[in-house]
Amino acid sequence: MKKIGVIGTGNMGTILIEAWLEAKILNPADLIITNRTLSKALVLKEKHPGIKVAESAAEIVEQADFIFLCVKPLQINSLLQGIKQHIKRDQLVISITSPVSVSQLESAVNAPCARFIPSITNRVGSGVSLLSFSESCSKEKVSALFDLASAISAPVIIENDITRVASDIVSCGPAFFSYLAQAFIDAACQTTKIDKETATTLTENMLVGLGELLGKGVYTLPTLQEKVCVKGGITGEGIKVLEAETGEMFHHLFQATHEKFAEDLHEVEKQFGHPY
Ligand SMILES: NC(=O)C1=CN([C@@H]2O[C@H](COP(=O)(O)OP(=O)(O)OC[C@H]3O[C@@H](n4cnc5c(N)ncnc54)[C@H](O)[C@@H]3O)[C@@H](O)[C@H]2O)C=CC1
Ligand SMILES: O=C(O)[C@@H]1CCC=N1
Repeated sequence: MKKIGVIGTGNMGTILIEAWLEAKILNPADLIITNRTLSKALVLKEKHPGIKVAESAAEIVEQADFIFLCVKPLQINSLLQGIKQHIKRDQLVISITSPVSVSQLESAVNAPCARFIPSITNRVGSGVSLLSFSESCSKEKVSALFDLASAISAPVIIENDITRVASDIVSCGPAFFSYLAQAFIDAACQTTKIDKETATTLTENMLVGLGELLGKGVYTLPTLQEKVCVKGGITGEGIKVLEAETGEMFHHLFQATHEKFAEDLHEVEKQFGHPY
């Protein structure tokens, strides 16, 4: 197995590491990790003793074949400036964030680059990951990154032009639908006699069942809706309310994420001096 380096063991770095270990695609000894606040990386080593903790990003670059940059968009450029002189062409640099393109990464380092946008759902080996590769990635590198992605997700290759919306769906989606589920629970408690704990248990289990029906291919979203909506029945009355009141809510949501994305792109382009 290749040596996998992870720079940044915050939320997402940790999720990826633990997902790969649970999927048994990696052993702890395959990993070398670091974080600006080293204690965050040491917590992972305590849980998985074979993991090597490096004291600097430069040490990761010295020892890893794949270098995952699991930091925020505006932290990538300064991180790369500090390590680019040590990166060699037989390595692969992978960023996990959407506002930085592979072409921008490649403009900063003299090595093949890829982007791997994960989702919190990958923690349980589920959901999608969004992959992009620079042209200089060899078939062998593409296939090795695909294997890592496939072990914890269903990888999909995407172009820059749908990056934001694809990431909204696969990466932000879990937060959006959790928000809606909580609003559903709160309304149930406010309008009926159910208590929050019961409503939460019922809702969470309903969502798990819904996911399994879709995951096992028993229904699609439209066929499932049709099956539950008995003609002249109660679900149909609820659906009428949704049809009347959802309105342009999701249009506004996608507009808002794309506006914030445009701001991030602007800042990232200034840092890299290279277009997205
Ligand atoms: N949270 C999510 O569901 C998803 C997040 N992402 C992307 O993942 C990236 C990271 O997000 P989070 O893990 O939530 O952020 P986070 O803030 O929890 O983690 C970033 C970590 O990087 C460390 N760090 C920053 N600069 C560093 C440097 N120069 N050297 C070493 N360590 C450094 C920080 O100390 C921090 O622990 C973001 O760019 C985000 O867009 C992508 C898909 C989903
Ligand atoms: O880079 C992104 O688009 C992801 C989605 C959730 C957080 N960051």
